[in-house]
Amino acid sequence: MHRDLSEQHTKGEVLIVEDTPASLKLLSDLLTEAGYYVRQAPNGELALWTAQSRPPELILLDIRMPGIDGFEVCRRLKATPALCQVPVIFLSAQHDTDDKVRGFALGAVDFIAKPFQTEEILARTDAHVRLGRAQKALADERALLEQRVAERTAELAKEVEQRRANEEFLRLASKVFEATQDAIVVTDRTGRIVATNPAFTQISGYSAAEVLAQSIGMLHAGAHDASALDAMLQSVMKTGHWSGEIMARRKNGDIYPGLLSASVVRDENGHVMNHVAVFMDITERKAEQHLIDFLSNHDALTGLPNRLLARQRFAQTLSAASREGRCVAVMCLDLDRFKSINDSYGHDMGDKALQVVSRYLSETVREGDTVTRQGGDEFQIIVADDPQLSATMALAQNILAGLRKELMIDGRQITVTSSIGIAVSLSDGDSFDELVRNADTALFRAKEIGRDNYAIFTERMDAEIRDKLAIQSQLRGAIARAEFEVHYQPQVCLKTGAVVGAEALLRWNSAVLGKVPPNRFIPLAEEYGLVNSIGEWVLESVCAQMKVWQDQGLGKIKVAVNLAAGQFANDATVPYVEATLRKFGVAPEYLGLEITEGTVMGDPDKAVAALRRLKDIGVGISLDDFGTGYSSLSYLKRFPIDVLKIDKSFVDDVTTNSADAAIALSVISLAHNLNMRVIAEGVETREQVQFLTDRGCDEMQGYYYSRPLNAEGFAALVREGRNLLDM
Ligand SMILES: Nc1nc2c(ncn2[C@@H]2O[C@H](COP(=O)(O)O[C@H]3[C@@H](O)[C@H](n4cnc5c(=O)[nH]c(N)nc54)O[C@@H]3COP(=O)(O)O)[C@@H](O)[C@H]2O)c(=O)[nH]1
Repeated sequence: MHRDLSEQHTKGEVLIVEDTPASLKLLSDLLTEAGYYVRQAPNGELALWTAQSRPPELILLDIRMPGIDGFEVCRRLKATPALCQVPVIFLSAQHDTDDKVRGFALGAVDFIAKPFQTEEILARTDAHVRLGRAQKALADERALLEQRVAERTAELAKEVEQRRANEEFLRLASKVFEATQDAIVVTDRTGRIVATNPAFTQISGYSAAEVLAQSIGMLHAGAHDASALDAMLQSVMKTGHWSGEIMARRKNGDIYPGLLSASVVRDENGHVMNHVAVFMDITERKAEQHLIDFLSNHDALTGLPNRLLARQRFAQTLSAASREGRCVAVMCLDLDRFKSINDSYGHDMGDKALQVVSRYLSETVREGDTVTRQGGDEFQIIVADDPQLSATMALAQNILAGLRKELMIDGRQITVTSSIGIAVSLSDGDSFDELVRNADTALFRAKEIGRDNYAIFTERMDAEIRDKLAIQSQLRGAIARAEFEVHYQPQVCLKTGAVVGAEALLRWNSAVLGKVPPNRFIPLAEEYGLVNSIGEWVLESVCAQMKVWQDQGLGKIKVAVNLAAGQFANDATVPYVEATLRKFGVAPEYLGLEITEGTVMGDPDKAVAALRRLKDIGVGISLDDFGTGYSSLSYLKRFPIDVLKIDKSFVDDVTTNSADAAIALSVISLAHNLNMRVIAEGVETREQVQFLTDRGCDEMQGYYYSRPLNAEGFAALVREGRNLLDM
């Protein structure tokens, strides 16, 4: 600020350093008069302080001074960055060359000799102030220049860096353009192709040269996908972008699906310069998607619709049928004993059999019907358009007959039969799942009635199946839950009137179902493979009870245990009977086993061997329900039977129906002739007792004497020792 003032309003600012007051005044007055702004310092210390407080434009510096001399002041000034540029003129009394040399060496610009010459002082002062100012202006100029150079250098460096980055980006973009797997086509604003990348050539079959300057429309499938092209062009024009699937054409004419992303490139004024299309060939992806779609709707083994697609087809079929007031039928078809094909020939063969059957079914159904597979050996057929079920039944018969013939699979002949359940919409439920459920119930019935058969669902069937399923689920844990009990129905000797034996009859008191009669659950136990474990439980309970009675001295009571067919077919049954008798210490002659003709019919030779074995160890055999089945007399000859039981159905009307009377009589005489005893069962009246006693029947059991009793009740009756003939 001061400097500016002194520079503007004076000739310059001068610091005079002089220890001689007279000289100081002289110089000060002279220069002030000449227009300089003068500051004074009488010694070196003050000179330095004054100069530091504000640098002058020139310092007139006396050499010889007390304290710090002029040389030292000069040295310190030159060592101070803010003051080193201030010109110093030494004032010296002597013309001493050494002083001059030393002064110049220290950075002085000039010398003024004492005594002072006014003109010299003014001339030198003026010259050095001007020179200082000129040098300062020059230095300022240079500093400014240097600053500009530095700024420009920095700008240039930035530009160079930017350019280098741009070039790097362009190099990278070009590499990406070349290396990308997606085809890239660049057009000018009119749609003429200006650039393509190698992936484009690979996908389309066109080289870059073949398409340059051509319209991009040449790559499109044209009429195959005209609407998509329109949508794309409109969107690109409107929004500057479009992406989606298109159908494209290769050089060889093939049409293929592509995924396209098209964009517009504009200049800084917003004018369209180019169009860029990036697309990929999605033929494989489409094929995979198609396969995934197919597999999610079809069974992988047979290619038939699965449940998902079956539901859709059913809905379509039903809605078409409903419009015309017709109904739709669903058939559930299951191959009979398919498990044995897998077990005998292996799963590969089983799979091939399923494929052959699926082809057969597809060829056999009518147009409009649908064959589906839900897994395993179960097929469903949706039968459309059948007003009276006649076509469905005819189709079922046709299918059964066709499958009954032997199938040739891998050069082997395999016999397959099937069973079919049928349910019909409107009457049997309108949802696919409901109809399948009902058809399954009917299928169950078809199997029950002998397989290789079809059955049509009825409401009653449904209730029966529910009932059966309830019994099945409860039967499994019945032994563990101790829900079984054996009751004993007394068998009375018709000569003595004494209780000589009992028939063991199983009772089931289910916690959930209540009392379930044995003729309801025994056949189901056979069906579900539970009859052996239940039969073993009965045998053990009976043997344990007999042991208790024998230990109590109840007498020689024989107990007959019923054997189900499934038990008899089991090779382990006879050894198990022997082991159980041994286990409980019961003599075999106290145990009887009741069989029916049905029990032994499956494998008569095996049955004969098993019965002989039992007979050999002393177990008695009774033939139950005699006369109700085939009553093959040759069986009677072959089987080691001890007792024939006259069935209740003959006993019921034995006194009123001459045929039943004749049958009862025949059974008695046949048994006696074959050395067998006869027991009549289901005896309810005195007349029946009388009739049968008169005809020589050996023993009787029935409500007339006693209902089946629990173990305590039975033991009590035996202990009474009454003659039951006196009743
Ligand atoms: N494999 C096994 N089968 C068994 C077992 N326990 C029973 N059963 C068989 O179940 C069928 C039904 O038996 P149940 O309901 O116990 O009926 C028996 C008697 O209670 C009944 N009976 C006897 N006397 C009369 C009579 O005067 N009137 C009348 N209405 N019913 C009478 O008859 C059934 C005995 O028949 P049967 O066996 O033919 O002698 C039945 O077939 C049992 O065999 C078992 O543990 N295992």
